[in-house]
Amino acid sequence: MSQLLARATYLAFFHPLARYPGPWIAKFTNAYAAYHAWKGDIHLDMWRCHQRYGDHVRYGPSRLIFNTTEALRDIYSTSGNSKVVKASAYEPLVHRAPNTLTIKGGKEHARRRRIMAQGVSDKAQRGYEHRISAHIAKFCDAMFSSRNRPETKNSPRMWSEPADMSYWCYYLSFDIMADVVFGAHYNLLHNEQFRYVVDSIDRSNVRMSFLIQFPEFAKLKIDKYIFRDAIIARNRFIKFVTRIVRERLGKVTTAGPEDKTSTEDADVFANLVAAKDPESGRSFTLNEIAAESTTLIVAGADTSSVAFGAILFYLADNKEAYDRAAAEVRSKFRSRDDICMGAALASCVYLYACINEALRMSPPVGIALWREVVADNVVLDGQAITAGCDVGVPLYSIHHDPKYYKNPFEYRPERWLVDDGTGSVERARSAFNPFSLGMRSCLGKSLATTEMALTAATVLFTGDFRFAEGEQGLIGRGRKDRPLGRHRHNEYQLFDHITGQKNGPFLQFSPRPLDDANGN
Ligand code: HEM
Repeated sequence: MSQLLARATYLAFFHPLARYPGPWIAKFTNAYAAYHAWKGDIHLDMWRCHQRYGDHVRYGPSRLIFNTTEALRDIYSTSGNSKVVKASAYEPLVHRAPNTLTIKGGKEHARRRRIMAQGVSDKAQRGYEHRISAHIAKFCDAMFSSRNRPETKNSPRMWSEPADMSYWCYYLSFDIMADVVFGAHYNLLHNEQFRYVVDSIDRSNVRMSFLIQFPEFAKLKIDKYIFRDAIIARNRFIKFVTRIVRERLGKVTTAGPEDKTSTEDADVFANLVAAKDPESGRSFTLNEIAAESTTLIVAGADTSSVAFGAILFYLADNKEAYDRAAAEVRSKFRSRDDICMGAALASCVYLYACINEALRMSPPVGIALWREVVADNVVLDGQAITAGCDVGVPLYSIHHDPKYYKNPFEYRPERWLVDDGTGSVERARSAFNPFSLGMRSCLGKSLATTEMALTAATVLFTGDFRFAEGEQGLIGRGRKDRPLGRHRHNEYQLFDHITGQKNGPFLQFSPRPLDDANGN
């Protein structure tokens, strides 16, 4: 008891972070953060804490969150900064051995990243693009052509039955990732057999996010009694992905390691087999490739699905932005088959602004990405931080800070295009980091951007969409009677469990008249 009291006194008054304000209970235990991670509102809670306590908040006994661009730069974008590494808190994500996403840092991370980058480079991506487009076309076919019904008895326009984007966007992003990474065709968009896998990822992530926030608890190894469902879900996912990897490995051994590179069939796996670290000349072993490719599926599928959902939600909710983005896309292409990466799509600047604004409003990864300080007196945003502390900048929070975004809870794509005379566009860019920054930023950023732009353009070109009528159309929104942060009607609400989980939106689709869609 006296030991406990001594520890509490130390944490409250003598710990190096004792001078920072924050939730009272967070001084003593990470259970505070873990509770919010379990509830799925940790991104909102971090934002609420910054509202209440200021730019520097103690969010755990040894954890500090920051809400400034200076901190963003100091913590994340000092390339190769050896004094701030990925936090040990990521350990629950490690399956067998650390991979590029979970490894702490240093030379081994840099080596892996150099090789991984070749699997998702712009050059490699050109080989994947036609496959991404094929899945998007399937998505559009499923949304636009099935189950149509007339708007009213007298109206010729047909609208589909409402479809829940939280699932359909996941099926799309999973099909893309399985194909791009492994050349595998699980066809979740058309076939129910493997759809359980997206639920498995979501369920498993609830436990993971709890453990990342509560590393002491993770070490006790008693989570298996509390998160039994999540563990079953994780095992199901691992079994599924082991099967994909085994099938893909089989192709390498039967056809030779370089069977697919530089061909139309190239996938990330084949490109990684061929890739060599430009510094050491070493390649990945097949086991390393298997582990890294699996990470890509997990890192790429649920994040992208949230992004697709958010883009569609905000366009459906903002008629002016919708009309402008649709007019832009429809004026640049003559047919749906013409939509590809290139000058025409790159010139859709308003569409890209809509995508950025969706990622700002509802970032798929919304919380502080913990980094561990491994030397004493490392100065971050003017604060001298001691070794052993975890630090981070919550993405959702800084994306909604009025210092950087005027009316931060308004969806306004124009903020990325038109300066208000005070440097507003530059300010907005300086705080925008949906893919994080620096050496540990997202390796799939370019691929994800390609997916988002192609999906948004193809859907807008093919036809129109709108929220379902009645109660169903409200799913995914905030509501006035809910707690602070969950109350905004115009915000796509996410439930943060490592990445944001979502409900809805329920949308209806209607194809454009054929002449219009063919540019006649
Ligand atoms: C809109 C979609 C995406 C978003 C918002 C996103 C966001 C992020 C963020 C915030 C991180 C940093 C995580 C951390 O520090 O803990 C990250 C890392 C990573 N992402 Fe993504 N991601 C997206 C799509 C993808 C895709 C499609 C891939 C795969 C092709 C991918 C692969 C990775 C990898 C491998 C890392 C680890 C990089 C490292 O630590 O060196 N991501 N992503």
